[in-house]
Amino acid sequence: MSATRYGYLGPEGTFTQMALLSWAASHGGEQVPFGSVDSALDALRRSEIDAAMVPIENSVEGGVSATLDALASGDPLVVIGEVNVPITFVLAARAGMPLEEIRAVGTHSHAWAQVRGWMDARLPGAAYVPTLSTAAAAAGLAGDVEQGYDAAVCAPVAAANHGLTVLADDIGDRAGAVTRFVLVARPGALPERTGADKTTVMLFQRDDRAGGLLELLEQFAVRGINMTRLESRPTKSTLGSYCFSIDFEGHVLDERVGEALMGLKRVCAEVRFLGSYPREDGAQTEVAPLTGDEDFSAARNWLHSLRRP
Ligand SMILES: O=C(O)C(=O)Cc1ccccc1
Repeated sequence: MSATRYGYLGPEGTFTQMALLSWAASHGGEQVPFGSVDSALDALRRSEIDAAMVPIENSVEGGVSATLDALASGDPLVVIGEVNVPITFVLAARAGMPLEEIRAVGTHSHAWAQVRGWMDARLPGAAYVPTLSTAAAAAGLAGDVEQGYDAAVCAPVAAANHGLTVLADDIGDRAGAVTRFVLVARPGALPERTGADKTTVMLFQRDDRAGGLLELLEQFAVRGINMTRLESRPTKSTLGSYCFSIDFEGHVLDERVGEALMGLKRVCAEVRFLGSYPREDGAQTEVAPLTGDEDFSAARNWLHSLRRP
């Protein structure tokens, strides 16, 4: 059998590759870099790769819109695993470039958002040049083509890969920043239920009315399901029209999760199931009293007995 082909937001030296390396340490496989989240997910949809590692949320900057939006439309994809990576940024430049001469800095938008305080204090007025990833910014500095920036914010490994000089270490504004990455695949066999699982969905409301969001959230609340992420994203059809990207504890094979999904299916215009997968931290889902599989089965058996006395 050929090795699993994993795509990732590249080039080599991105934080996404670190997430993939940590996954591959226990799962093996071949790594294929892509220039953007969209191109990796498109290649996955075309079956050119078997899975793709992409960033989804960050403890400082929040959700990664490119990923949330790419999962919200197009042929269905599902999350099959997650990896959390602690993030440390360096400021890197070509040898000989003094800090005080830096006028423009290239990096990924999520990296820039996490070093803004440092930049305001140490390089006030430096322009921000967006790049598709932190490692792409580092690679750009090392190449022959003028990039329009003289320093990159990237991982230490990306600076080292390209022979850049590190002008400042650990420049993130918040110590302990973590980014969560997800491994995405085409729908297939569900990852096993472990008791320490998460499920991701994208919900599209039927109509805009008072209590509409509450109606969605109730589906979780009454079944004792704890949400771990909730974000609204524009549906892109009209101004003011939103869909909701939600992660919650539990697996689609859990009875309470199945019941909640049925409730959502009933009240939403569309429920996009984006996968059930083991949580990286292994934290067991706390099952609230009267929301275990046995409680739902007992209630269902009771109903059956009423219908078929
Ligand atoms: O650009 C990268 O290295 C990425 O993997 C995306 C990213 C950027 C900033 C923080 C976390 C992930």
